[in-house]
Amino acid sequence: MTVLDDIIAGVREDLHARTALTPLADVRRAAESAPAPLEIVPRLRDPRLAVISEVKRSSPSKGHLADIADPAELAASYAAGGAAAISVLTEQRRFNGRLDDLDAVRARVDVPVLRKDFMIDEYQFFEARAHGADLVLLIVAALDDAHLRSFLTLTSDLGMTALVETHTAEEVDRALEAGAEVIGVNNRNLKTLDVDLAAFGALAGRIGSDAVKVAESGILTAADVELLASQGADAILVGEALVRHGDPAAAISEFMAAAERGIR
Ligand SMILES: O=C(O)c1ccccc1NCC(=O)[C@H](O)[C@H](O)COP(=O)(O)O
Repeated sequence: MTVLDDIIAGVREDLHARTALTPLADVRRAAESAPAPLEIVPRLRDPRLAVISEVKRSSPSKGHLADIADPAELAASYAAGGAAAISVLTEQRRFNGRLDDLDAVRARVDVPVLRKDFMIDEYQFFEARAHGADLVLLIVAALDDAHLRSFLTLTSDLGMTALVETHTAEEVDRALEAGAEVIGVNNRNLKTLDVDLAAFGALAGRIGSDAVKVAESGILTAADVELLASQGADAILVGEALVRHGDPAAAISEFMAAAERGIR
């Protein structure tokens, strides 16, 4: 069993418990009455690098990262620093995240919010929208083609945008064939947890310029950002470096300035 398989087994159990408490029809109704989602793609297509800043307490690879008693306060500092979007991990067992965090962040910031979870069932998409998400993550390695396509359609029917995450050339091809508009390359292999920042550079050309390109994970320094921007990243997704930084707003500004050097 890979790390990803193990995480998904837990997600499935937790989902089972939530569906027993709140039926799909109720979550669907809540999604339909939620305020309209915000558009993210124009922000990601801005010539300046977009920083998607993550609220992340812990992770399977690093264990405890930060306490984050007030995720809304952290998100507000991300937005003040110029974050294009806020990613909120809602998976509980391995990341110590929760849907309450999504509610708190949504209520506090007016930038788009990503529900960062392991999406395996349509219930989670209605749930994401009901809790104010504008974006969801689709991990190609966790989905067959039929689910990838149907979840892309459901995401768009709900007015949200999907960040479609890849790690290999084959996954990039599957994402493109399914019609993904925003494609992430995760520098972290979710089966082994190894991180290699070269993953993005190796796959950026394959994605091409029709889709938005997001470099994800393992981005720690301004030099990392400069390199990824020079390789064509439109956006970066950063968790650890921001939650461990004493001044996350300053870190985001520093990353955006580094990206300018990378594309010059
Ligand atoms: O972060 C992990 O250890 C992890 C392990 C298994 C599946 C997903 C994982 N992380 C989710 C993410 O996508 C990252 O939180 C995100 O890209 C930010 O990464 P980082 O900047 O390295 O914290």
